[in-house]
Amino acid sequence: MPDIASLMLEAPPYRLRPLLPDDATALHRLVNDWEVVRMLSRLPFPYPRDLADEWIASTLSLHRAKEGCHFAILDDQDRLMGCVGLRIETLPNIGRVGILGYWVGRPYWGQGVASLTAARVARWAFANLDITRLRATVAEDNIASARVLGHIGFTQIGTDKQMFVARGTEYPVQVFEMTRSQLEAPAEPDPAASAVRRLVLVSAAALINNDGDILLARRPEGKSMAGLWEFPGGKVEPGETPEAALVRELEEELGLDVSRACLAPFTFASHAYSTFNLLMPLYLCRRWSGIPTPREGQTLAWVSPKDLHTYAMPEADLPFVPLLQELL
Ligand SMILES: Nc1nc2c([nH]c(=O)n2[C@@H]2O[C@H](COP(=O)(O)OP(=O)(O)OP(=O)(O)O)[C@@H](O)[C@H]2O)c(=O)[nH]1
Ligand SMILES: [Mg+2]
Repeated sequence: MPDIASLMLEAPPYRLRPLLPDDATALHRLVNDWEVVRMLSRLPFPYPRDLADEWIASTLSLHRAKEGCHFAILDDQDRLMGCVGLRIETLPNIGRVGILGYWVGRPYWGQGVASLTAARVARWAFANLDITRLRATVAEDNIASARVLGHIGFTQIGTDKQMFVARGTEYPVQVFEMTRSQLEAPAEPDPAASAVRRLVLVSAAALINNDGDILLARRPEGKSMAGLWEFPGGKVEPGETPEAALVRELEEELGLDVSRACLAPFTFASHAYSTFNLLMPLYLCRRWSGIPTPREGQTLAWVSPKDLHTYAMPEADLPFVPLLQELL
């Protein structure tokens, strides 16, 4: 999880940064409001001032333990408007899930603050935390919040009951979930688009070092499939050979100087994604000059072949894993 001091997300016109002890007064003023608290299951009403300090301290220890991250939502004058964040839970058969939560102070309702900032945190979380999906629950009478989740790409997967401390009773909730692909899919897929799915040719390389480890790059936020680990490479441009494209991409993405003669064809992936068909030759490369340097915001990792399956990869790459394990 990124260092707390440097963590700042832009969500124009708003900004998100981890909660700080100094936020307690403003937080208390906004959250100690029946209309806000009644929608938040664990909060009492009235909301004691001390609890604001305790809550902020708990978010900091959650962050330190890498079990979650809660952000203050700030307006253009750095005023606190609300909070958005998640904590990570490990669920049987599902794995690590981010439980998303948010609230916005009443003076700021009706401006789309929750949709914008929750979407921002969702994109950040998929790109930076090792989670397989996000979940959120909303009280059945919280229509505004259900609408926010729908906007972002969540779908309802069921219902449940939760204790709502302020209401003093259990209350039915709707349970929502979103996977990485739901975050990226357009809300209403265009049927015509899939009928003419174009073929995209991408060259990729398994760089292998002297220890027999393979270089993976984690796609940064802002790119499609952000947060997944891939083989360095990229799209073949018109007029380029796959080898020339790969030499160019390895220079652009990693600052490496690779000769075409050092690229050995290994295998290829042919995969139908929902919006395009991918054809991707994978080359092996054991010799290059330079030290791999992330030039496009990626995170790099040298991975032992036996550990490859522990890195979440794009679907097209999955067949590569056993083939590389057999080879190395
Ligand atoms: N480089 C690379 N791309 C992959 C892999 N697996 C896979 O599905 N892809 C997909 O291939 C497509 C092209 O990759 P890319 O985003 O690296 O293309 P690029 O370097 O030219 O980047 P750009 O188009 O952002 O400039 C993406 O949709 C990517 O998700 C992989 O292992 N390596
Ligand atoms: Mg690339």
